[in-house]
Amino acid sequence: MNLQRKIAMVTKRRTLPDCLVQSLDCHEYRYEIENNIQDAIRKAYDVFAIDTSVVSTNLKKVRSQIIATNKSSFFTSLDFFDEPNELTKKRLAKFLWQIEADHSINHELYSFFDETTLNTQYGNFMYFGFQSRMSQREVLGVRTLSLPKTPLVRVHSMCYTGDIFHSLRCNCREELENSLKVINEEGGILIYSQQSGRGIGALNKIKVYEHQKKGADTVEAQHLENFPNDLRTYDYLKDVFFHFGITQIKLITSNPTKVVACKNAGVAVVQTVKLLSTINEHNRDYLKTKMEKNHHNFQAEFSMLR
Ligand SMILES: Nc1nc2c(ncn2[C@@H]2O[C@H](COP(=O)(O)OP(=O)(O)OP(=O)(O)O)[C@@H](O)[C@H]2O)c(=O)[nH]1
Repeated sequence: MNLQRKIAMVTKRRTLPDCLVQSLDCHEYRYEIENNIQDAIRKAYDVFAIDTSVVSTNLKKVRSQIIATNKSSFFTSLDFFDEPNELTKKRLAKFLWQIEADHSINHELYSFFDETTLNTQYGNFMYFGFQSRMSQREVLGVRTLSLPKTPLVRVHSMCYTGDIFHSLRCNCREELENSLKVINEEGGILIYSQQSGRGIGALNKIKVYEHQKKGADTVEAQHLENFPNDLRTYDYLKDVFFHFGITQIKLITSNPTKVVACKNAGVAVVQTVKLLSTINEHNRDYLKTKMEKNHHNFQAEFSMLR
């Protein structure tokens, strides 16, 4: 019986959280090959980050088929869950708790899925995708065929209205197009995260746009819908940078949060590249609020208006 079914039986839960299923898949995989634990660790290395100190200390102790329970759920014996009794339930609770904790030190949150060539009007790129190991989230992007040592990087958040419907209310499409142009010229990568509407989703953006129509600014409109100002996360960056061997970047952005996010993802931001946005009557207030309330850099654009 597979481990997922065992756990479902013991806990009487039909469905398990996504992150747990992912984790259990890893455990299952390990179980099959645990005869040779060194080998198992080596093969699972892309699944779990195992601190080298753990490898050198714990592994030497663990040789048999029954793996000693240790700090990490990675070392939990699956035989623990054989009997659906009270003790098993307690062990299971601890095990699940440990799995959750171990996920926080997971080396890889997003796995590289694949890439292929994509010829676009801005140049010939490689089109790639990553999949979250914990959720259904996907991260797509394009990169130049070769990447320089310090590539230009654009971390772009999806915008249905701007990117797809050419809306004039935001600068999203202009930034997307200009980024693709410069990335093609200099070499780099555009990471496209599907966190539309600063993370509130495309549908909720309809609601906040309605509030803005009635006079609320972008931030106030978020609050009127009970959303914080910016719900985006950047947890995918680390794995994307790591996969492509990127350690230092020139970041195309006006958004200071993205600089922090990239630094926290382990790369050096050696330069931020500011691409000028065109101010028009529809996006003026939006860009002004971004500058005044969210500290985005649109000084150049607004000083040119004066
Ligand atoms: N909630 C909300 N989201 C908006 C609004 N206008 C644009 N957006 C979203 O804001 C996001 C803009 O993301 P990015 O293009 O990555 O830009 P940024 O975070 O402003 O930073 P830059 O890197 O400087 O472009 C997209 O997800 C848009 O859908 C708005 O009025 N309300």
